[in-house]
Amino acid sequence: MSTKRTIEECSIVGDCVAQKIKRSGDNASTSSGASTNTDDVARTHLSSVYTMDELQNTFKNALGLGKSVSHECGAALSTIPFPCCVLPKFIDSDTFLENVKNELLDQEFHLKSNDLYKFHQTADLKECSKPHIDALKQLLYEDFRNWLINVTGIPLNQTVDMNSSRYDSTDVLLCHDDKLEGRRIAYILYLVPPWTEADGGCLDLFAVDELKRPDKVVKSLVPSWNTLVFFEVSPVSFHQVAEVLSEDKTRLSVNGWFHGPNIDRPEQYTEPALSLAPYISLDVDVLHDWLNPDYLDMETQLRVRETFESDSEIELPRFFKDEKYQELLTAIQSSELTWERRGPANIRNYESADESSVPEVVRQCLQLFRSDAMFVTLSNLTGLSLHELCPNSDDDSDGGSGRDEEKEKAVKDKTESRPRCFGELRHWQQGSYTMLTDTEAENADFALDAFFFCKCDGWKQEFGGFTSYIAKDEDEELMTVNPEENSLALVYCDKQTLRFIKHVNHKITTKEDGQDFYDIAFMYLE
Ligand SMILES: O=C(O)CCC(=O)C(=O)O
Ligand SMILES: [Fe+2]
Repeated sequence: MSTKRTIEECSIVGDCVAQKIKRSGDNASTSSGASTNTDDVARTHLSSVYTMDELQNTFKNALGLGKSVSHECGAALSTIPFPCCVLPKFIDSDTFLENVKNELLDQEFHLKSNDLYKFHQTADLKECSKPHIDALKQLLYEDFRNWLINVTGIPLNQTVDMNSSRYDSTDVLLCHDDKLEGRRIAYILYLVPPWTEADGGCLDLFAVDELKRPDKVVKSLVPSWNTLVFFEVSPVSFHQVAEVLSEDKTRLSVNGWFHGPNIDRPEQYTEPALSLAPYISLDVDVLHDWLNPDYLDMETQLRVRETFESDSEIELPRFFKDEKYQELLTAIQSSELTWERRGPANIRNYESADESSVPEVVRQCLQLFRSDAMFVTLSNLTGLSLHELCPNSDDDSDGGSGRDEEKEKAVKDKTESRPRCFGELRHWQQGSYTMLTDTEAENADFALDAFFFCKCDGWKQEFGGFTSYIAKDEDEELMTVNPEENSLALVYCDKQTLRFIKHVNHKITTKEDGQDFYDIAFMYLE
């Protein structure tokens, strides 16, 4: 799939306005406010326990044997789900670290927001020359790099990346493995206020399934002041920064990667293509039972088609008759309906209805989306050719010049690749998302996305859950589709179109009509 990329390669979507964060009580006219006392800077060391041979040997042996170990000083190596070391009281001076923090908060933080994350980050700190940050760089690039070489046996080179990251309420970094050329060890030094699990923002580690896909979070590390966490970047080092839930605490860190020689990585799992099915035949009365009659009116269809042809998208409010919509809404929330989680976490996380469990009215609605009547209606509403009865406007562009052979061939091609669709009923709640994927239209020239939304009265964009369309190889967002009650959104996607659904954050719990919403999501191919 085309989603293989790591954080650095991701396009940055949304406003990237540099944001300057001030410490509370800061006077804008003063400099960093941190002590620049060189004695203080000169005293920058690893905590003495980490310089002891005993601790280093204990960790080195445990890593070699693949065993977990913990030291009386609190340092620990755990091997489940993958080897990860936690080094509390990493730097010997809290005052020094306070000064680092203050210098960091004087840096420019840029909003980074896309399918994978939302948080603020500085540029690489190699460009930054503040005394305490400089001293920290030196400590990490030299003393600690040598420490890591000794303990892990990995021949790290001189390249070290170092940024400062800042996560506030609703910020998140979803499941990823950090893999990028040269990166061998990931590290994070936390500069957080007293923090508990209830504040969110844990570093979650995923176990993998038999196909080496991230499966479940099996360990959550609560960030803690002056604690450094590191792990080897590997095909199974899947992790995330869980959404920050605290309204007022900032999860500040210095983080990056130590580089070394590249190692051979096994081929990554690729997903099988979606299985799309041709339309089914359904009594046309069902269409009339469900649809707002306006959308079956030829005049309206023509107007909709003109807008769709010029904008490549349209929203059709009050798509179903009110009483049908109410029936559907009640049925979707029925307790007899069972939901299956759709993963893997590095690609998506939402629930999809198990169709064998859906109430009759939901079953009928899904049938309707798969029916010949709907394929015809969508053709009329969009001008696309989703049914043999509805030739594409391009198809008769030869003005009836009677090129029979070509026409015959076109009919033959059409029957060989009949219009088809794939769709499901999805449930969106806090923590749901999909990462950037292409619209799976590789073998077709286009796909038509159709999203029908339920239970989203009072939904706001700040909750997440909107669909964002991006042009391949470009950073630019083409458009977004926001959930609208009883509304059908239609979007034309060509081969260059990618889409993702923004992480739904905890603010959704404030939505007027409940903490979640649903959509019936279909994709149609010509
Ligand atoms: O901040 C953390 O705990 C992890 C950060 C991380 O995974 C990353 O920046 O790639
Ligand atoms: Fe990471």
